[in-house]
Amino acid sequence: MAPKKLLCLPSLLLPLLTLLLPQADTRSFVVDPDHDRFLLDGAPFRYVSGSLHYFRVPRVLWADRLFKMRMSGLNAVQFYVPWNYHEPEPGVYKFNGSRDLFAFLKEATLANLLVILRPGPYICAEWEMGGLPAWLLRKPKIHLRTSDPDFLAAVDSWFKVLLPKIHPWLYHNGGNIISIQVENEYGSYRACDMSYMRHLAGLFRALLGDKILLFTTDGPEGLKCGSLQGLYTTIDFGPADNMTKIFALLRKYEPRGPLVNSEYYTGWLDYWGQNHSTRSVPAVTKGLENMLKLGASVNMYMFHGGTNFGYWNGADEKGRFLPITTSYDYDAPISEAGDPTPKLFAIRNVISKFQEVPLGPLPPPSPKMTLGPLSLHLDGNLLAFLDFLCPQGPIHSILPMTFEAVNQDHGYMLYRTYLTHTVSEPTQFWVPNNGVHDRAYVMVDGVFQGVLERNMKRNLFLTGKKGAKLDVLLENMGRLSFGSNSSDFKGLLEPPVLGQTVLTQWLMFPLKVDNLVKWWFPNQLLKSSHPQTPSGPTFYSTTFPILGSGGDTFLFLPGWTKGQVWINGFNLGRYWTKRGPQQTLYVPRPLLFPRGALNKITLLELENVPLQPQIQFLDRPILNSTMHKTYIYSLSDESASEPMELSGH
Ligand SMILES: CCCCNC(=S)N1C[C@H](O)[C@@H](O)[C@@H](O)[C@H]1CO
Repeated sequence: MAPKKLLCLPSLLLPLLTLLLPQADTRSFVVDPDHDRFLLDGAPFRYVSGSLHYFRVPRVLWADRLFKMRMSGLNAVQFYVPWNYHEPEPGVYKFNGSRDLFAFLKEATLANLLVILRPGPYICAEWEMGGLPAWLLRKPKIHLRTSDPDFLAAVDSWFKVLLPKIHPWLYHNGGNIISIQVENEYGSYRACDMSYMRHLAGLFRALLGDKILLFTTDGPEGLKCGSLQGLYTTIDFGPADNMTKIFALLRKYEPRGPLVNSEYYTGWLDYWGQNHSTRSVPAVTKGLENMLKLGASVNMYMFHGGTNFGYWNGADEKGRFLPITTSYDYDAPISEAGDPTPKLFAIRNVISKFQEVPLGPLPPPSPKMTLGPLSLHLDGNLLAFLDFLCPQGPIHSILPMTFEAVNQDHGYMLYRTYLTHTVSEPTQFWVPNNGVHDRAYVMVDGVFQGVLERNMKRNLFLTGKKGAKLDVLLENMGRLSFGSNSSDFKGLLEPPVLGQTVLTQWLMFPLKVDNLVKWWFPNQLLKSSHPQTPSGPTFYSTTFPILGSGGDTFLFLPGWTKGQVWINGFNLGRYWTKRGPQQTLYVPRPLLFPRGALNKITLLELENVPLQPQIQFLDRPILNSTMHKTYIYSLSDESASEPMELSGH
C-alpha cells in the first residue's frame, strides 16, 4: 500500500496545500560530492540512524520502539528484509502480521523517521542462514552468494516480487526510504564474484529506477571485494576501532561525498556457551561524537536488538560451531524489553550537541510482572506423540537424509533404525566427520542414552538387544549466518557407527512440533497417560492466570537443561539454562492473556528436568550468568568423548 496522498482534503484547500508541501518530484535525497555531504530536498542533511529489526519485535510493539528511537534524537531507522522470513517456500510469499514490512514502513513514517533499507539477498544479522531461505539447499550443489544460475534465478524471482512493492516507498516517490543497500559485507565472503554484485546492482536499478541511492557496506578488510562502481561505498566499525585510519581507507574508495559508518556497534552479539557481550557507554559515546564532529552520517547497530523467537537465530563458526542466543539484546541503547538504558540517554546527549532532539521525556521502562514458582506437569515423552508430530509417516532411506532433503527447514527430526545385533557391552556410538548438525538426543527403546553435539561431543556408549529401536532426535540449532565457506546442511550428514558397524536402513520423521503444541495439546481434555520415563525429549506444561494488569516478564527455568518454549502457542525460542549465558527468556506482555483467562506454557525439555519441574517469571532479565566452564573441542581428536574444560569456577 503506497503512502496515502493528501487526496481527502476539500478541493479548495488542496491546491494551496500542495504549494506548501514538497512535491514528490521535488523530493530528493542525493550525495553532494562538492561538499562531502548528503542533500535532502536540496538542503544539507546528515543522518543519525539506528538499527531495529521488525522481525525480532512483535508487531504490536513496533510503534513503541520506533517512537523511543525518534525521541532519542534519531532521524532515520535502518533495517534488513530477511528473504527467508517472507518466502518460506519457493513462490510462497508472506507479508502479513509480523511479516507486514509495509505496516512497519508506515509506522516509521508516523514516527517521523526516514528509512535506510537493506534487502540483501544475504543479510547476516545473526539470523538463520543470514536471511537466505534454507530451501535453496534442496539443490545441494548450489553456490550461495555467487552468479550460480540456480542462485540468481531464485534471487531474481524474489526481488521481482519485493522491489516493485518497495518502489512507491522510495523518498522521491513520496515515501521515506532514502537509500538501499546491495548485498551485505560481500567483501567478507570468500567468493568475491563481481559478476554477482553487478547482477544485483543492475537488478536493483531496473526495478527501483535511477534516482534511489544504492550503497554497499563492508568492514575495512572487505572494501576490495565488497565495493562496486556505481554503488556508494560505506563502511562499518565499532568503538574500539581506529576511526581516522578506517575513514582514510574509505576515502580511497569514496574520495568525495559524506563519510558513512553504516554499522557503528553499540554492543555485540551473544553465543550460547560464551560470556555475555557488552560495550561501555563512554566508549560508544566517544566514538559517536568523534564521527559526528567529522560530519559523518552514522547508523548505530543495534539501537534496539529484540529477540530471536522460534528457530530464527543464526550461528557463527569460530574454531567451532557457535549458535547465537535467543536474546538479541545486544547491550543496545533500548533493551530487549524495550526499556531506555543509560546508554540511550548518553547517546541522546551527544546527538543534541549536533542537531535538535525532540523535546519531551523518553517513556519510562514498561511495567514488569513476577509470577510463580509454577509447577509443570508431564505431558509425555516426545516419542509418545510421534503419530501427531509426523502425521504423514516416516521417509525410508538406506542412509540418513538431511533436513533439506526432506524439506524440513527448521526445528527437529527423528531418525530411527533397529539394532541388527545385540551389543551387550557398552559400545561406542558416533557419527564420522563431525556429522551431527547440530545436536542429537539418543534413545534405545525409548530410554535416553545421552547427547552428541557438533564439535563438542563426538560419541557416547550404549548397549541394546538385537531388534531394539535406536532413536536419534536431531536438533537444528540454526544455520551459519556469517563467513561460511560452505552450505550449512542440517541433520545426520553421515551414517552413524556403532562399534565397527555402519548403521543403515533409516526412517526419517520430520517433526511438526509447533503444530502439536498449537493444535493438539490444547484439545487434550484428559492428560495423556503415556508410559513415563521422564528423561530425554519430554513435554511439560501448565496453565496460569496473570495477576493484576500484568506486564513484561522474563521466564526463568532453574534446573532445566535445554529445550524450546511456547506460550499460548507462540514459539518463544530456545533455552539452554545449563550452558548460558542467558538464563531467562523475554516474554512480551502482549503474548499473555489478561486477568481472568488462563495462559498455557509448554516446554520441550530435550535432556533432563529438575527434581522440582518448576518455572518462574522474574521482573528482570539474566543474560550474563558467568560461564562455569569454557568449552573447547580438541579438533584433532576425532573420538574425544568430552570437550576439555578450560576453566572452572
Ligand atoms: C563474529 C562476526 C559476526 C559477523 N557479523 C558482523 S561483523 N556484523 C556485520 C553484519 O553486517 C551484521 O549483519 C551483523 O552480523 C554484525 C554483527 O552483529
